[in-house]
Amino acid sequence: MNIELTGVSASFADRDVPALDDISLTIDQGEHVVLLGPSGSGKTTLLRCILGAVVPQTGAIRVGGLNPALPSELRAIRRKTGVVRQGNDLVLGLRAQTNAVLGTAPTWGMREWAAVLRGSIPSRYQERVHALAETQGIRALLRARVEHLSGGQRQRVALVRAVLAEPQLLLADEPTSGLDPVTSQAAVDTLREADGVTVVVSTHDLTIARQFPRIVALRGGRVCYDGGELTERDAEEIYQGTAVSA
Ligand SMILES: Nc1ncnc2c1ncn2[C@@H]1O[C@H](COP(=O)(O)OP(=O)(O)OP(=O)(O)O)[C@@H](O)[C@H]1O
Repeated sequence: MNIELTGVSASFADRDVPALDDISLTIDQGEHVVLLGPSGSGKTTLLRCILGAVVPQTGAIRVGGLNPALPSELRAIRRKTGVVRQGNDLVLGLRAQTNAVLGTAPTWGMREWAAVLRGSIPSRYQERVHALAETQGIRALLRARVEHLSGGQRQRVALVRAVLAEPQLLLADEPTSGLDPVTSQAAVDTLREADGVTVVVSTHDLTIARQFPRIVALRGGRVCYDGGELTERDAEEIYQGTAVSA
């Protein structure tokens, strides 16, 4: 799915400074893009606008031609979108493997629901879940309840869940926060391997950002860089004079 933002501005009620300030941005179908920028620059808000969780006061957003501000169109967007959120949103009380398959639930038949209710996972997903979990270093944890996992382990379950559902759009908000360098790289590799899928990843990490073909940097809610070859000087400009929002 392609994404088009035109003159998007979004403010929160208790803030004088807008979180997003006149953002115009086009992301093509199948493109892999990193949102880079200092803390508070608007990365999460931008992802939340694409997901319809924040509705901008001005401007227009289209995701695959659909308007996320309209509930009926938002449902269609969400059906095709995999999300890895900061702090993730796994279902406590369920095993890691159950959480991993939850994104595919709309396609389950009776037999698959029965497998899930027994604490197992539908057989058609087993091979892929195990392979993805192996790549993310959580294969041995699949039967554990998610409340017994560390933050970084949960983050990786959320990534497996997002990828398993074979979305057309993959949105990942700081998917490597809390991960060590090796597991962080595994997460990045999984996102980069999503061929044909539109991928938008937010990060603070320059090393991660540079592995993606396009970097869109935000500062103070505005796009301050959009390109593929981020130099040290570009990076300094993105991060220098970072103001703490009111
Ligand atoms: N629900 C909210 N209510 C009020 N202000 C908010 C809310 N969400 C975000 N903001 C503010 O909007 C601005 C942008 O926040 P956002 O979370 O988009 O930044 P970010 O670039 O994702 O930051 P980080 O890298 O720290 O996650 C910040 O000033 C933040 O305090």
